[in-house]
Amino acid sequence: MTSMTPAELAAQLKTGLLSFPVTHFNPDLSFNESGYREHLSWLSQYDVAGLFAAGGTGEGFSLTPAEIDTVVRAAVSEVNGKLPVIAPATGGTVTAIAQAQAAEAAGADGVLLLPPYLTEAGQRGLIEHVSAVCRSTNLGVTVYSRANAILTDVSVAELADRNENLVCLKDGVGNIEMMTRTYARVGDRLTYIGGLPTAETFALPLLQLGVSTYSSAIFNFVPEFALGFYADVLAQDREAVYRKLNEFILPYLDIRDRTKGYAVSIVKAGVTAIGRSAGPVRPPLQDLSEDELAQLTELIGRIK
Ligand SMILES: O=C([O-])C(=O)C[C@H](O)[C@@H](O)C(=O)[O-]
Repeated sequence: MTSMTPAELAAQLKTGLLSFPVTHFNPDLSFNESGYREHLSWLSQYDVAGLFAAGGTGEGFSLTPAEIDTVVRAAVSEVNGKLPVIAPATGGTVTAIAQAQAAEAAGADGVLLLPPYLTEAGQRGLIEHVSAVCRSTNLGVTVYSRANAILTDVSVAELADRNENLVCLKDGVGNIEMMTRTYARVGDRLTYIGGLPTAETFALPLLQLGVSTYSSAIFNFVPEFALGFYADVLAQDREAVYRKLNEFILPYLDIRDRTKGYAVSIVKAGVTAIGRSAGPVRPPLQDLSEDELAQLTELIGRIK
């Protein structure tokens, strides 16, 4: 049972970078709990504001509800109250509600509501979907606006009015006009989280649009670099941010963009590259080729 209210969760999440750990798999693609726990234990020496278990980078979309529950419980137990743990909810409304309730029962501190699978939906339907999930839990909810569930500023404002426990908007779209409109309309009622793939790429400009923190996938394998980059963004040190973009992030995107789904695969490859394997990704994702892994290893070596 969490001791954190939704308002406390929202305040906490904006105090630092957000960790989205990969989910470790064995060679047969089953969940490798000991590897996962060891990874969380290694990352726990670094200062972040929250941990999102089985998110996008954590391949939550490839896990069964029972596996998600196991991963969330492992994270809650390993983190042991030192950080808020946020659990995913996705799928149709009934499934997402079941996952939000399972998250609460597992002792998570919040829910990350991801887009439902496959179908597109209008704003009214999305509002009812998000509201139904919010009503089903006492936990603070972060809604992820992305893909087939992109919320307009008007919808976000209605959702914030109707649901006290909706506390964060995670943006995976990067539409400057929409972000400007949303912050102008909703202001600090919500905490805004940058959630585009390789969120570092957009962190400096999004800071001006009210986005005070972001989900860092690269934190999985270059945690010191990720934290230093975040500090440079907060300090609005343009020189340092652009130097680091040129040094690491932009060449990293060149490898990431070679194949669809690599935004996740490359993070696991990064963990392998530093000698801490998280195992393979599950299909339909595919692992980087040996050559790409070698290029990534060389790139990481440049900033170590
Ligand atoms: O659920 C997730 O893993 C994400 O939303 C996205 C990533 O962490 C993304 O922000 C990134 O790749 O840096």
